[in-house]
Amino acid sequence: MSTAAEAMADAAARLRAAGIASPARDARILLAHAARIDAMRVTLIAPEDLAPEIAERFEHLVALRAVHVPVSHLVGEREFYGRRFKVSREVLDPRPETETLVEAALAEPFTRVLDLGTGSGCILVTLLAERPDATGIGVDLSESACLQASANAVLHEVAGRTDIRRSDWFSDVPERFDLIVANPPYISRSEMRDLAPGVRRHEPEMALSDGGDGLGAYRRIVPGLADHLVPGGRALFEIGPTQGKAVSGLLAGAGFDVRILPDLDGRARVICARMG
Ligand SMILES: C[S@@+](CC[C@H](N)C(=O)[O-])C[C@H]1O[C@@H](n2cnc3c(N)ncnc32)[C@H](O)[C@@H]1O
Repeated sequence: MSTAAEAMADAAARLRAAGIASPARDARILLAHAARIDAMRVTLIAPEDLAPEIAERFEHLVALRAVHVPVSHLVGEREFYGRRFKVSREVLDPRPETETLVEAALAEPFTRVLDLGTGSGCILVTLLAERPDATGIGVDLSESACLQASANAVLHEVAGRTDIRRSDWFSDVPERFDLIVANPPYISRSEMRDLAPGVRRHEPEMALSDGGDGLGAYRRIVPGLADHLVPGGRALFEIGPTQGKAVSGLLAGAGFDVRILPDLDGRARVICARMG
């Protein structure tokens, strides 16, 4: 038997030894989940020994985390732009770098938005929650992702303004938009080998990589933009840190004015293209 503080310290040490990057934070979130309380309230667990059923649940969660199962899959949710999104192993975990794309999109004028490769729906749902006058369509090739995005639209009360469809990029989207956003799979086949084990083993490959040089999705999406934007409409893409030149080239070649927007660390992670 041990107290909450002892159990957390022990778990953090085991997670550190297993190569987990944020062991103390993860131990805290998992203990909160095992105790069915909010992570901010973990310190409120009474200082006496943990109840056996909480200790058992915690032990199980820590064992899974130690083999690099993502925390979000263990607790079933992940925070993105101040909201909690339901996630599963069928969709990409929303990433902090994608908040840069959301921030850039919110600086643009739009009332009708298309999110290509919507995954958990984190981008589309956030944009609609932040812009109560907007409506949007989210598409994904994965049926499971479509279900997850729909559930998150309901959770954040934007379902009435959201249309989620299964589509191969633009294949089932005849409409035009004033904003198109996409965080497509942009990791190349060779970069996949260097990914952290938790990402490589537990996140859907279709959400991460095109199986080629990482630019395949942009090559397919860019030629469809002009037919899906209104005059003056914008497209915003998340890109890999080394892809700025290549993706700008594709967009400029299709007749767009292009700006590269740096993230908080000054790295090029978002491209904004404007139709003339
Ligand atoms: C990098 S994930 C982005 C998910 C989510 N938008 C986010 O930012 O967290 C890319 C998404 O594109 C979807 N996808 C891959 N190929 C696709 C295709 N041909 N057509 C539509 N969606 C596709 C994947 O299923 C995945 O959900």
